[in-house]
Amino acid sequence: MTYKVFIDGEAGTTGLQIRARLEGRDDIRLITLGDADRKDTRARLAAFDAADVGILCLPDAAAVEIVAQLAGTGTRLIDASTAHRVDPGWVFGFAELDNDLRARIAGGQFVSNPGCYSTGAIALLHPLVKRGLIAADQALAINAISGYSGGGKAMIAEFESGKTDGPFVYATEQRHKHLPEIVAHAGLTRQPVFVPSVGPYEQGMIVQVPLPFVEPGQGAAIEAALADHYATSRFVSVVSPDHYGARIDPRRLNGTNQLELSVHGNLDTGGAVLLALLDNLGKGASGAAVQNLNIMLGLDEGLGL
Ligand SMILES: NC(=O)C1=CN([C@@H]2O[C@H](COP(=O)(O)OP(=O)(O)OC[C@H]3O[C@@H](n4cnc5c(N)ncnc54)[C@H](OP(=O)(O)O)[C@@H]3O)[C@@H](O)[C@H]2O)C=CC1
Ligand SMILES: CC(=O)N[C@@H](CCC(=O)OP(=O)(O)O)C(=O)O
Repeated sequence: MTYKVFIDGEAGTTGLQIRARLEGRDDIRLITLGDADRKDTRARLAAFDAADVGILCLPDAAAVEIVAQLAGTGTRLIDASTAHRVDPGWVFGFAELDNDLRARIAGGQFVSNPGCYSTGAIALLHPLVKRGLIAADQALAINAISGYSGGGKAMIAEFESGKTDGPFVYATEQRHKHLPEIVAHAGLTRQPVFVPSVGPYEQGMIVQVPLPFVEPGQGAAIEAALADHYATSRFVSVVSPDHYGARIDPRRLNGTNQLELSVHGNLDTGGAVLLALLDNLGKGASGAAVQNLNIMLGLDEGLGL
């Protein structure tokens, strides 16, 4: 069986990486538009019509616009943008989060890919809030470092042209676009303080959640809860801090669909910091989209990953 897939925004950062993961597969045929047609609405609608699944790799406003045009057509969609991640009409495409999510993705018409920072933050917080180890209204802070590819073509061009040499901290005004999905899918009732940063390297990220309120000895229970939650996950693993050296390189999972979670700190004196390490273009974007596509098509979810 061959499935037809159309990637809208295929020439962008996320789109290109999805194409690279799909083009060698003999069970997938990509529907591609040439440069003259790739922003032509009629050509794009015809491509969606011919596809079994369409993948949106567009800026948020363009994703909203094409979804409106596709209303009522029955086309199955995966949206890599931020536009539908807290929309009740869309399934949140993070299969490892809860038992029922994989089945909902499999049967879903509209599946929204999680954001890159959100993937790390939600993967750490959701199981701990669910098990009562972190209160839903706990005051939390999240810090993160990302490679510049997280900012798409525009930020890649800034760094590669030398216009910016980074690093920088940003979004300090607490309106980052990932905050609503972190609150919703981690199960929080209080918005965390989120301070992301970009380093002068292309790809890879670490999301950090400091937990200064953890009592001596409680860190082990947190690690055990995460290990239990992801025990059968193929792409999410819980690793001991010894897995890393004294310096943890955000690029270590580049090119993979893996997400590594770990619990650090002096567990005798209390206080801990949770880390999530991933490729922002792997499990943080394109890898996750291919995993969702495989699940939607009823295939082995690791195909091409
Ligand atoms: N980069 C990352 O790490 C991640 C990105 N995402 C999300 O994925 C989406 C795409 O991001 P990214 O790949 O980084 O962005 P890019 O800017 O690299 O790519 C976006 C692509 O969409 C094309 N495009 C823009 N408007 C239209 C339109 N109206 N019709 C058709 N094509 C259009 C652009 O064309 P042109 O080439 O002419 O500019 C470009 O090729 C965004 O919503 C982003 O938030 C999600 C997770 C991680
Ligand atoms: C470095 C950088 O600029 N990162 C982007 C997020 C990248 C991403 O994954 O955002 P979406 O998944 O929501 O598209 C930002 O902070 O806006």
